[in-house]
Amino acid sequence: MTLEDLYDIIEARKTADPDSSWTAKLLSKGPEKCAEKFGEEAVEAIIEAVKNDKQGLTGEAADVLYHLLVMLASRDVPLGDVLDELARRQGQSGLTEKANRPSNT
Ligand SMILES: N=c1c2ncn([C@@H]3O[C@H](COP(=O)(O)OP(=O)(O)OP(=O)(O)O)[C@@H](O)[C@H]3O)c2ncn1[C@@H]1O[C@H](COP(=O)(O)O)[C@@H](O)[C@H]1O
Repeated sequence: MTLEDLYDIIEARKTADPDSSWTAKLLSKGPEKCAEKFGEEAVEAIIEAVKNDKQGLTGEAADVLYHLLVMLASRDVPLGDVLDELARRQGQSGLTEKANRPSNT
């Protein structure tokens, strides 16, 4: 499953019965709660990274990505906009690399 697929599922949960889905329940609690959960999961991932627990970090990173998407959806920020921003930065850094490269290379 791609992040785009997961984002679409999360978007669809906005109109689902909160009793039918954990995602729908979290979204029904509002953007502030979604942001709080993202923060909690990020801290848990940091702890696993500091411990160098690769398996723990893998699981927590999945939680972080899922909760990032829920937080974005809760504020109606499309994942595509975030990916576009990353692509724009990649284009920018390419230009910077070229500008910094000596002209005879
Ligand atoms: N990827 C995830 C995912 N990752 C984490 N979680 C949930 O996030 C919660 C985070 O764990 P916590 O221990 O913090 O939760 P908790 O202690 O029960 O909650 P609090 O009491 O702290 O609020 C868990 O209950 C997980 O089930 C997820 N829930 C759903 N998904 C995916 O989201 C999609 C929609 O799922 P539904 O929520 O079932 O509609 C599906 O594709 C799922 O695979």
